[in-house]
Amino acid sequence: MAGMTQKDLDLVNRRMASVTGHFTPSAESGGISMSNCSGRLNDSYHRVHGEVPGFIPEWKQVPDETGKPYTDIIYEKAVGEGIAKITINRPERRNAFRPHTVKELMRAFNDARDDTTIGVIIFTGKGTQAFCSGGDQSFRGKNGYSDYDDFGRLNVLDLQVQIRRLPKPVIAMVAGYAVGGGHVLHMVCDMTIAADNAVFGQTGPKVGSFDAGYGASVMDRLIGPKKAREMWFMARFYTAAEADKMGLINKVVPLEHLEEETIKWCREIMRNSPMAIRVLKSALNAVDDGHSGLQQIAGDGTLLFYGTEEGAEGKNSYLQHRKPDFSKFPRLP
Ligand SMILES: CC(C)(COP(=O)(O)OP(=O)(O)OC[C@H]1O[C@@H](n2cnc3c(N)ncnc32)[C@H](O)[C@@H]1OP(=O)(O)O)[C@@H](O)C(=O)NCCC(=O)NCCSC(=O)c1cc(O)c2ccccc2c1O
Repeated sequence: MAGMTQKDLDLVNRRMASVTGHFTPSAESGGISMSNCSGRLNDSYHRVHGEVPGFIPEWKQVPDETGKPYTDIIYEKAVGEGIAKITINRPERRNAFRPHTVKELMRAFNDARDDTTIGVIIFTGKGTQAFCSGGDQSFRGKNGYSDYDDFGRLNVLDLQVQIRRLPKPVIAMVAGYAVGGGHVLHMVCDMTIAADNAVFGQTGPKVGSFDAGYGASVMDRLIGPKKAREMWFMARFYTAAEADKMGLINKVVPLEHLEEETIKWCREIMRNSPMAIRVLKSALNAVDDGHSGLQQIAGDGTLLFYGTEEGAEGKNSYLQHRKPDFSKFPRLP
């Protein structure tokens, strides 16, 4: 457009973006790329909030409750930051999980939930070849997977529920294969950052298994009914770029930048209000999780109410053996 300066063009682009609700896709065309717009926009919002650094934090390994190292996972916390990282550590099996792996994962997730300094959790697999290849088939019996017990179990289903209900964001950091039950695990995480070598897919119909719980319903929500049927009925594998296009993941980055990018996302979340994030997570899951989803968000309501004067009046009156006086509290519209 003749006579327009770059500043004018940027302004036009921003206006267009806010009118259409979209950011123009390519940086080459002078537009604003959605993926890095916070680095390029010069409005007051971005001047106040700025960018987050991407340096890799110092990780400190956390032992289990008895002080012993975990065997199937690595549990770490970033020194001085509210980020935890939980890694499946069976790379020789493409990070397939056995019941013991799942038990350790649940204990680490539980610790990260209870640690009030932790605000976000990274879930990943050791090495670059796999995030997780699902249940370890060599432990599969007639009624589930068993390692130390003489009966089988499908305890990864409990882990899925735990991740959904955990009131802090869980980010799947995926390099290599996320297939079978490993694919379901990344889907139940709140967000997924993938390396460009990541491969996604369900294998169940080829290996005599299926996850008809979250494995089906969450996928349907993420990529829609047609693609979900394709993914399950055909049991094909998809590249990171294809997964990104389907809406199965949040971002693809070169493998060598995977952790750096994931950390940036964590830091960006950590700058925001923990209560807002907490309620939003339960709200985003509430409809799909039915009564249990409602219970989670309703619990957030109770938790907040306990902090009010009105809530305290109820408790204090009980402890003081008097009638509560709620008359001073407004009946808000
Ligand atoms: C993931 C692969 C595509 C990778 O292929 P690649 O060629 O790169 O590597 P290898 O195949 O040579 O694997 C190296 C090494 O690892 C072993 N291994 C890999 N995955 C598994 C596994 N899932 N179980 C056991 N062992 C595994 C492999 O055997 C090699 O060992 P060697 O000793 O031979 O060197 C490819 O590995 C692959 O296709 N893997 C299997 C993927 C799969 O089908 N997973 C199981 C799906 S079913 C499931 O996960 C599941 C679990 C649950 O708990 C459920 C609970 C409730 C409902 C449903 C569930 C469910 O479906």
